[in-house]
Amino acid sequence: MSSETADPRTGQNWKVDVAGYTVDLPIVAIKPDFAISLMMVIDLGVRFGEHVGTKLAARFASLKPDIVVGTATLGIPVAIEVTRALGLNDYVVLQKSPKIHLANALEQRISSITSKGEQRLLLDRAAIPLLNGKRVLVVDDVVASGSSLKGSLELVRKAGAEVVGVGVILTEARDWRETLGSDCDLIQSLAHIPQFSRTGNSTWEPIPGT
Ligand SMILES: O=P(O)(O)OC[C@H]1O[C@H](OP(=O)(O)OP(=O)(O)O)[C@H](O)[C@@H]1O
Ligand SMILES: Nc1ncnc2[nH]cnc12
Repeated sequence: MSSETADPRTGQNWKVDVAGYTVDLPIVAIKPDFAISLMMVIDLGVRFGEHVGTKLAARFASLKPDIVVGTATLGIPVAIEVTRALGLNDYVVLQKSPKIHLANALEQRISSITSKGEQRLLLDRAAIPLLNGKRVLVVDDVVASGSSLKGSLELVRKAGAEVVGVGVILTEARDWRETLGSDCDLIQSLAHIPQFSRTGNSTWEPIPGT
């Protein structure tokens, strides 16, 4: 029996203008007839990182956040760049892997569109003093189902912080609106991407309404 699995890359790309910086994202099938345009922010170079950090920071600077919180893994570079662009220093990472020092962490269950099954989102108790009573800006690379951001907001609020804003590079489709409810009002994004279905002739087209 072969150990090879089917390549999820469709060979098609989706161009998106991210606040003046165009990126060409590979369309990747995550189910037989359902695909997303995958943005691996860590593969897009430091200029893209600086660009999104500057643009997101500009959207939230007037809210005077005290600190930025980002969700592992791909939310980490976003948190670093937004922190830098806001002229802040500290930031807090919500981890997904159960590192040894996180045995007693605050925890939230999440299930993102790109991950198989449930994951745990962890906030190191040692970071609580950085958040308690503070004005917090939560960032991530993408919001799709909204599960990751919902978990992030719950953890940050459990730590006693006020969430003053939520910044993402991309909103993807619309499911996150229902998941996040009134917290949608906090969200600013730099661009939107649809999701994709396979047509009869095996090309991938945006799903209407996404
Ligand atoms: O709105 P959602 O459906 O939750 O999807 C968005 C999340 O999916 C990705 O994370 P993923 O869980 O793939 O982990 P990664 O950052 O480690 O790649 C992305 O970085 C967001 O955190
Ligand atoms: N399009 C996308 N790119 C990267 N991570 C994602 N998580 C959910 N949708 C994503």
